[in-house]
Amino acid sequence: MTTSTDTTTIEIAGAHGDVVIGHGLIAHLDRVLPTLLADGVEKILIVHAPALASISEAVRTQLAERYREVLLAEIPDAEGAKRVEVAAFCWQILGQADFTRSDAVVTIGGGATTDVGGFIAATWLRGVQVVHVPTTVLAMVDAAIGGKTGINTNEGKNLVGSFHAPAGVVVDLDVLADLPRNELLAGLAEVVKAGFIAEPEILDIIETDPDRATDPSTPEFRRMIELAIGVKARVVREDFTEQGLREILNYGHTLGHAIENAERYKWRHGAAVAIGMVFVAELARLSGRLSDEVADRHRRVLELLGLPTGYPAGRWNTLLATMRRDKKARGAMMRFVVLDDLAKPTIMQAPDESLLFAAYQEIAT
Ligand SMILES: NC(=O)c1ccc[n+]([C@@H]2O[C@H](COP(=O)([O-])OP(=O)(O)OC[C@H]3O[C@@H](n4cnc5c(N)ncnc54)[C@H](O)[C@@H]3O)[C@@H](O)[C@H]2O)c1
Ligand SMILES: O=C(O)C(=O)C[C@@H](O)[C@H](O)[C@H](O)COP(=O)(O)O
Ligand SMILES: [Zn+2]
Repeated sequence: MTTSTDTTTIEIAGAHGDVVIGHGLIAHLDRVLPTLLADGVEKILIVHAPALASISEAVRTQLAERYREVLLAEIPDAEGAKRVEVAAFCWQILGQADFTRSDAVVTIGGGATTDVGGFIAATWLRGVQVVHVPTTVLAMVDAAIGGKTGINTNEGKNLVGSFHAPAGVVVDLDVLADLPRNELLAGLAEVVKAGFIAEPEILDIIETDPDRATDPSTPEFRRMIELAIGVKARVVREDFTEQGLREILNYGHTLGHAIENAERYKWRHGAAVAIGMVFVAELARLSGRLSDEVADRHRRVLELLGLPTGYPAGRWNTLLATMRRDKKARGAMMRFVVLDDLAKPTIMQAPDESLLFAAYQEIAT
C-alpha cells in the first residue's frame, strides 16, 4: 500500500490492477485512466447506472479528448441490471461500434453495475480490459475488487458469471456525498463482514462512534473503507479463483443470497447479508464453536447501523431449497462459512438439517 497526497494505492497481483482511493478522482479520470489501462485503447464503453447519468456524461466528455470514441450505455437500476438481456444490449453496442480486443469498458455505479459491466467485459471477444469506478460503499470495498463478475437467473443469485480481473479500480470518496443513507448503511454490511472475518478494528470503530463511522467525511470512515479493501485485496491476491481461502468472503452470503432470491432481488444485498451473518453466527454458537459474546456482537454491530438481523419464520423451506444451489455446495453437501472466533473463519461442512433449522429459529421473526 502506498499513500501520496491523500491518495492511497493498493496493489493486488498479477493481472488485477491497482485500487486507487482518494478524492476528486472522477473529475480527473482522463488522467487516472491511462495509468491503469494498457496502451493502445481507442474506444471506451462507459456502462453506468441511471443515477450516475450526469457524472457519466461528464466523464464521457473528458475522455473524448483522449480516446477516439467514447460511448455511454445506461443500464437499468440495481439488480434489474444483472440480467442476460442487459448484457445482450451492451454486446450489441460493442458489436455495432466494432470494439476490438484492445478497447475497454469502464463501469460507473454500484455493485450491480460493476458485476454486469465486468461480465460484459469478460465475455466480449472472450475478454477486454475493464476499469471499475464504484459509486456505492459496497462496490468500493467489495464488488469492484477481485474480478467476480456475474448476472442472476430465476433460480439464484450470480449463477452465471466469470472471474475477470479489472485493469484498475478508482475509488473516489467524493461520490458518496450523493449516495442515499440507506444505501450507505447497507453497503457497510460488507465492511462489517470484513471486520468479523479478518479486521476486528472495523467493529471497534463502529461501536465507539457509529455516527462518525457512518459519515463519509470522517477519518474513521476512510479507515474502515481502507481496512475492508485491504481484506479483500489480501484474500484475492492469494486465491483469485476461489479454490479455498476466498470462500471466507462469502460469510453471511449463503442465507443472504437465498433471501435476495426469495425477495425477487428487491432487497439490498447488504441487508440480506446482514441477516445471513447473524444466522451463521447462531449456527456456529449452537454447534459449540463460537462464544456467546462474539455471536451477540453480530447483532449489536449490525443494529448500530440500522441493519436487519431477523427474517420471517415461515420462509425456511424456500430458503433451504435455494441455499442448496449455493456455489459453495458440493453435490448434496451444503457448506457454510462460520467463525471459530473473531477473525478465525472456517468452513462448516454438511451441518445437520436440524441444526440449520435451530439456527434459523434464533433469527426468525
Ligand atoms: N462481485 C463481487 O465480488 C460482489 C461483491 C459484493 C456484492 N456484489 C453485488 O453487488 C450488488 C449490490 O451492490 P450495491 O449495494 O452497490 O447496489 P446497486 O448497484 O444496486 O446500487 C444501489 C443503488 O444506489 C444507486 N447509486 C449508486 N451509486 C450512487 C451514488 N453515488 N449516488 C446515488 N445513487 C447511487 C444505484 O443506482 C442503485 O439504485 C449485488 O448484486 C451483489 O451481488 C458483488
Ligand atoms: O469476492 C467474493 O468472493 C465474495 O464472495 C464477495 C461477496 O461479497 C459477493 O457478494 C460475491 O458476489 C458473492 O459471490 P458468489 O460466488 O457467492 O456469487
Ligand atoms: Zn456480498
